[in-house]
Amino acid sequence: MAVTPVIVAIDGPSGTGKSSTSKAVAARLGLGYLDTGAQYRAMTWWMLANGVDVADAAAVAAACAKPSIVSGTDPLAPTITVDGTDVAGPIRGREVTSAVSAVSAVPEVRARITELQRSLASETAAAAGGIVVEGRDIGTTVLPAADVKIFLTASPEARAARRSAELSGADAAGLAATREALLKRDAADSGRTASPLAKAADATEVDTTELTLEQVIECVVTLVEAARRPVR
Ligand SMILES: Nc1ncnc2c1ncn2[C@@H]1O[C@H](COP(=O)(O)OP(=O)(O)OP(=O)(O)O)[C@@H](O)[C@H]1O
Ligand SMILES: Nc1ccn([C@H]2C[C@H](O)[C@@H](COP(=O)(O)O)O2)c(=O)n1
Repeated sequence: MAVTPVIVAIDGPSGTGKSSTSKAVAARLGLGYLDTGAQYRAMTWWMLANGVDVADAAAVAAACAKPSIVSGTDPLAPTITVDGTDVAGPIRGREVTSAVSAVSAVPEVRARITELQRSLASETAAAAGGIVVEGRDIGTTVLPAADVKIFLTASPEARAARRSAELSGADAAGLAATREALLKRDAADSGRTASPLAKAADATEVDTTELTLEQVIECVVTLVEAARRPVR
């Protein structure tokens, strides 16, 4: 049976499982996948690489049209380039992570990246039969007409434990420091004026604290399958 393209928005604070869940759901259902956090990280990487003071919102706004940010939407091999350079590794570093909330709070940055997100979502959804888009403001602002909206949460302790488990060597930080860093970024992302991190009124909230990743994936797959409509 043919079905219409399905648009899935997955939002939530840092470390709640958005990326892991979104990639797995998209792969399982044969949909495209877009990591919008990677786009803000790529913009931040470019600002740092080009000597723009990320604390100077006017300087960030003046420069933000310059980089060409391209996201690949295959959930099995997502990619991100800036001006043709693969930045998938560097955008996960500490320097970018510390600066990304400031850059993503600048309205001109959000306007530019939101436009990219909307056009990529509609192109990919048409080509792949749908897309899972994850971020902070997808259900509220980027794709308010999404067919399925999920807001993932988890306790700060669970999120810090998950993050600490994946860091090693020089990046390893104590659990308490990781927890503080997560909460600081959440506060900045929720407190900004332009399109803050927020749950859409019509989103389904899933608290993942006590759930395995597989249980979260199953829950989201079930919600997406229920929302898919046959073509008339
Ligand atoms: N339900 C879960 N149970 C245990 N571990 C999980 C669960 N969900 C995700 N994880 C693990 O937690 C870590 C963070 O997950 P992920 O990167 O998907 O979160 P995120 O919400 O996308 O974070 P960020 O917004 O910071 O990018 C990963 O190592 C992932 O494997
Ligand atoms: N839709 C989005 C997605 C991300 N951001 C900002 C805020 C986050 O702290 C940062 C990095 O995201 P992550 O890779 O941790 O998911 O990007 C945003 O403002 N809006």
